[in-house]
Amino acid sequence: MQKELYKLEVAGVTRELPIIQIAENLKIASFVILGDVEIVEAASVQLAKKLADVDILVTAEAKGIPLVYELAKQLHMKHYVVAQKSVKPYMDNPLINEVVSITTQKKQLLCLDTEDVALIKGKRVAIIDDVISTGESIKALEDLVEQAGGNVVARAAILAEGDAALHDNIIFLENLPIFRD
Ligand SMILES: O=P(O)(O)OC[C@H]1O[C@H](OP(=O)(O)OP(=O)(O)O)[C@H](O)[C@@H]1O
Ligand SMILES: Nc1ncnc2[nH]cnc12
Repeated sequence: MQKELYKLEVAGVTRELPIIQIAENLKIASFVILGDVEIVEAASVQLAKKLADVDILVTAEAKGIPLVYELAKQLHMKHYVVAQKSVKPYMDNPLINEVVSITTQKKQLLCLDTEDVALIKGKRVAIIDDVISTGESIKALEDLVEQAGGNVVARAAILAEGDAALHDNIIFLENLPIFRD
């Protein structure tokens, strides 16, 4: 059977995204930036122009990582913060929150190490992700940043999926539809 595809155009780049079933009656166009240098660079150029007066960028493992790295480079920032999804032995007294995203559909952890907390405390923080869909990942990151003493001044993603695009407090480049049957 031929795969169903969704044609995405973002930041001057075109990709054919496979449409996949993630629950009964619910399909999404799968957007995976891991390994895609061109889309990460092009989207970062556009997003960097929309982020003003920010001290530090924070994302969640895993798909946000290449984006936050490239954005930090373009904004001439020496550091960025990644909330990891498991507690590692090298973490010293981590701050922990829980999240359920549209794709994962089970509880995942978000953990900030002590050094991450120090980078966030008292700073103007932009939360960065590849996609915002239900908004749960962004919200969980925001709670964690607040626990760490940071001030969230922006929430940005390459794509807003489904109703996420209706929220006026997020920055994004393009909308991605959700498919329901
Ligand atoms: O708005 P939401 O419904 O929370 O969905 C968005 C989140 O879902 C995806 O992550 P995923 O949970 O698939 O984890 P991964 O990056 O580790 O693959 C994506 O990278 C966002 O972080
Ligand atoms: N369309 C999508 N593709 C990959 N991960 C996602 N997380 C939320 N929406 C997604």
